Amino acid sequence: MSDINKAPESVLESGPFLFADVLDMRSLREICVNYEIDWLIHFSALLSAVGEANVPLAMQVNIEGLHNVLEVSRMYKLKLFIPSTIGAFGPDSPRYPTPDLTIQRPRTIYGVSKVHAELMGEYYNHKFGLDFRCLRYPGVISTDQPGGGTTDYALKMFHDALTTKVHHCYLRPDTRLPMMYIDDLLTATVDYMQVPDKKLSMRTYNIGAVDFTPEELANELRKFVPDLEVVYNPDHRQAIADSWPQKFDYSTAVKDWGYRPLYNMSAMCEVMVQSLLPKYKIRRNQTLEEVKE
Ligand SMILES: NC(=O)C1=CN([C@@H]2O[C@H](COP(=O)(O)OP(=O)(O)OC[C@H]3O[C@@H](n4cnc5c(N)ncnc54)[C@H](O)[C@@H]3O)[C@@H](O)[C@H]2O)C=CC1
Ligand SMILES: CC(=O)[C@H](N)C(=O)O
Repeated sequence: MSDINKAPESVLESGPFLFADVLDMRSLREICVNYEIDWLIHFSALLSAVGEANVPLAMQVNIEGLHNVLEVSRMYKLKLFIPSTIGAFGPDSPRYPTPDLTIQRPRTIYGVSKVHAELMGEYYNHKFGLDFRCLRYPGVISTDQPGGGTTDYALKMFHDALTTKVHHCYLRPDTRLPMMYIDDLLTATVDYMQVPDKKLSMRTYNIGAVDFTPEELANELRKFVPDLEVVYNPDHRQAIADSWPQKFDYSTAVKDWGYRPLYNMSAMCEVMVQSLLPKYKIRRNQTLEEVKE
């Protein structure tokens, strides 16, 4: 694994960790040679909200970085995975549900750069035979710190529910977005990378699991924290969310390579609360039963 930032202890314990800047082509080449890399999972990106706040940097990391990654993958014959996103669609796309192949005219630099990544990867596949694979992820639900996206509110609501019991939401209560739990996403990504080429009718697939609004998430969380309060104060991120899919059609992934998410809304909330609780229980000396009270 690599990044330009220091890794948490858990990552350092799980295997080798290197500094790598996707803007530095020479160092990417060096790593591919020295570490005999054969798969490249390219996660580096500026997400939708931070991308809008710094468009030049988003263009560098998301577009120039992508070009470097494509080139090293071609040079060293790597298998390349790049995630795309619900943000690769825009207000002209059908939103309920959004199919794999449809109009894509996103209005954020993040979305534009992801459509560019989808198309460039597919071009390298046709032109050079690069084994490029891409999944369009919905908003990811995990206990990790959010990276500056429009779907971040959902992660914060979990933390707020277990601490202050008040969540200030920057989206309207009825803003529906597709989401999925991190374990489903990681399983799908590893499974997809191992599917034989001949089974793939496309290189870029939608995947998903659930879709919900802030109000629906709050109601689900009230099963654990009945007095959770949500204060709605929509900001600039509302316009981004309003241009994105509300529900993903991922039937082609199911048909082609057997994609099957396991976490529905209640399973996702249960596992998130159980995972976060130890962190806050220590601080507040509470049990889950006490939090539920
Ligand atoms: N989190 C989500 O809800 C979704 C994420 N994705 C995609 O998944 C990928 C990972 O997303 P997250 O982990 O949530 O984002 P994040 O913002 O947490 O992580 C992005 C990472 O890129 C690194 N980075 C920034 N500039 C870099 C550079 N010049 N060289 C190397 N690394 C650099 C950052 O240090 C950061 O660790 C992204 O490509 C994103 O588009 C897609 C859909 C949903
Ligand atoms: C859905 C995404 O790609 C990301 N979480 C964002 O909100 O920007």
